[in-house]
Amino acid sequence: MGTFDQSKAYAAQEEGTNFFDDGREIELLHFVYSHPDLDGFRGSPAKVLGAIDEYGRTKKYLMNVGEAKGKIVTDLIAEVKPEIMVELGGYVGYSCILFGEALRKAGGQRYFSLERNPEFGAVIMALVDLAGLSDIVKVVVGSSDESIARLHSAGQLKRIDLLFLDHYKPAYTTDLKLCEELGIISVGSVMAADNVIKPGNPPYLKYVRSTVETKKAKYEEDGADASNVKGIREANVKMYEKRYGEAKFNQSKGNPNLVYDSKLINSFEPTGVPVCHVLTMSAGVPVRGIHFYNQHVPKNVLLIFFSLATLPVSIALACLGFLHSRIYRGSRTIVDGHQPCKRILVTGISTTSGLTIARLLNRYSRHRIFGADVEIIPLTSPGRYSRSVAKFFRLDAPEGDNAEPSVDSLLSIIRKEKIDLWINCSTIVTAVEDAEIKRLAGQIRGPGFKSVQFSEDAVRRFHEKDQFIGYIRSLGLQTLESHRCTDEEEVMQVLLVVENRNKDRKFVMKQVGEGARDKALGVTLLPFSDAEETKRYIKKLKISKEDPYHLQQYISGPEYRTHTLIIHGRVISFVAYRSTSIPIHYTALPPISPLSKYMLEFTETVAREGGHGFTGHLGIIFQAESESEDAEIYPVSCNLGAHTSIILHQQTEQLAHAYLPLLNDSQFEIPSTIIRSQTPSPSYYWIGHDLVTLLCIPILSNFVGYGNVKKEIVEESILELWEHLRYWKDGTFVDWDPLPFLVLYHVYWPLQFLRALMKGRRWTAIDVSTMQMAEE
Ligand SMILES: C[S@@+](CC[C@H](N)C(=O)[O-])C[C@H]1O[C@@H](n2cnc3c(N)ncnc32)[C@H](O)[C@@H]1O
Repeated sequence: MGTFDQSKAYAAQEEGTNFFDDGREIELLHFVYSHPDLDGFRGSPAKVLGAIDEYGRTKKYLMNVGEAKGKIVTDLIAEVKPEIMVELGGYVGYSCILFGEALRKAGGQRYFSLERNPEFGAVIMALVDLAGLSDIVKVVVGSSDESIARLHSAGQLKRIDLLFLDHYKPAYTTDLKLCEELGIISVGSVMAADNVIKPGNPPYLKYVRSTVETKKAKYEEDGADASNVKGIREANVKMYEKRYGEAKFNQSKGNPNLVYDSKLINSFEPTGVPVCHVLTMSAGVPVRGIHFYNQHVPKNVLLIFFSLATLPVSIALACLGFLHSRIYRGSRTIVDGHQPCKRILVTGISTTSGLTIARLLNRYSRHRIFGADVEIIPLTSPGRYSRSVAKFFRLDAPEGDNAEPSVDSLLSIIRKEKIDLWINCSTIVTAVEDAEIKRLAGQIRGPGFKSVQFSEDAVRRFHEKDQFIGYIRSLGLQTLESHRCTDEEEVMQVLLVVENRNKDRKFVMKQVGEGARDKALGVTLLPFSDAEETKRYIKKLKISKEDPYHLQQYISGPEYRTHTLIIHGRVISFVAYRSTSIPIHYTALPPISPLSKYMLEFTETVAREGGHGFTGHLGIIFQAESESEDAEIYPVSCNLGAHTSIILHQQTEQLAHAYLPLLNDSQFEIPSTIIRSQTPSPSYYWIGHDLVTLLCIPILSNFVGYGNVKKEIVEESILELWEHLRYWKDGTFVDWDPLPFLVLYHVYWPLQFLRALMKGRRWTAIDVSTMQMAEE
């Protein structure tokens, strides 16, 4: 527990309930705002906390968590790295400023401070603002249970990663149960509760230490439950009666299936009174910590079973679709009837982008489409069964980092099959190697060979994030402030020499290249208010010439992405969409939206500046300053190559025309208008993904009871799924070409799951649109 530095002790706490709500909170505000050092407090959480402590020491007692107990929670924040943290009971903002700052350092997003007394709420807001934390802290005035329910129903509070309970003792249990019932405290949530032994909160301790069986028995009981006050000192139960009258409690029943690991930590009150306990807890499930259906064996077995169980429906759908297409769709519409038949190779034919392009070309042109892909289990690649593919080729898989086998097999196909146009939709090798293939294939096939692939010099300009930003800036286009740093000094120059930059500007750092640490750094916003702390943080990264970092100005608005086909420096087709938390849901922005217009103009400039040889698929990722329709947006990175989002062009017949100018420069004019997605364009989803995530998982969770996935949440998920089924389009299913869909869900993935089981390969996520399986 350590010792307490008596020079830091607050004034003693007055008797009874005379130690708060007597005007001292407003007095504190005057004290801080008339302090001779006020200017130095601005933007400094540590200094504002120092001023509050000074008042508590030299003027009157304040019921703050204080430095000693505060350290327990700030350590917990650094360990847990919560995105969303909530405190119950804000008082004058001491814990809010201390923990809000710690949350920011840990890369968190939002700190909600729930305070019942509006006068105290106003004090918190004024001090949080002074400390420069208003961007991350939200003060919510009102009774905690009402505020929790309101924030939840407004969609602002979907889960709590870390909850700090420090308000009204009897409400600890009832509010925790409410959070459990709403599902915002769930497996993985962590809690810290103050004063559970002294002055004491027996009902709360009892509840979080009860077994599932005891809680379930209580759960079944009907009638009002008053156990949340039993054993709490009367003075504490009546603490707020003077102002609010007799307390009323919400009667939420909680989630009896959650269990808590708990630990009591001894500490000191800010007055120096010892043995005040903070109870830290993490919520878990009774069995092994993760849902059984998320464990390796059950997960794969259930998915194989699900695939088998849905096979008859898929077959029926495929047959009906096919019949429908035969009756209503008619034959192919050839748009280039005069052109000689050419041989087009689409690599990555089983991905959504490969299939989409092959289908469009097959339907609307007279050329022969060849498909190629790496196929780990023979005969399982969905693309090989597409009606749009005249012949399928199996590419050799790369051997670890060595892409040579894939490159060689691809070049040999291009040579043997006399390919005229190569459209690359694969993710087999990197953009740099793809550019090399373009060059080598050109040498093998001669000048008649064309490809939708950027050349090596273009890839070099765009491949790395910092090179891309540097290039964009060299074109005179607007970018966010960013720097490539190869040592600590450079970072410090940017972060700490304020004259060089806007004082309030924050930065995020990323390792250059595909480093594993990219993820770990998350969105830690720099600099911290304490320069020494910033230096320590930067030192730990060990930045060097060999291991450089990219420092980029942080803005908090939404992310937008584009997908463009560029031929000879001209934008041929363009679509923009907003990034979603689920990467395989796509909805196009209307072409008339100001954001879409801006992104198109921007891309046109980049394409034009690329020159005549600039040909390929390009996606630019933009970050907006705010949610507004006409917010400023900035490019932050790009990806080279066809992307799943090309699905937004699935019904854009003209896209088939778009590739054709490449085949014969002299005969075919590049279209004068840019091809946009159909308006209104349907949104896209992948049924296999949505059936599992929006139907199976919520139902299983509800059935098993772990994680408190409540009925309403299950209903919400099912409604979302229903909306997708009715109004959205599946990214793989096409009525005239249903086999890839059948093979994808009933051959490819079940065999991948079987292989994962047999080889013991644990995976964490799959992407049905790109056929990728992320292994642990
Ligand atoms: C011990 S103080 C909080 C101290 C604060 N966490 C800190 O360390 O700086 C308790 C606060 O909880 C507030 N409070 C009491 N009951 C509440 C309720 N039901 N909802 C929200 N706030 C409540 C009180 O007004 C008081 O400001």
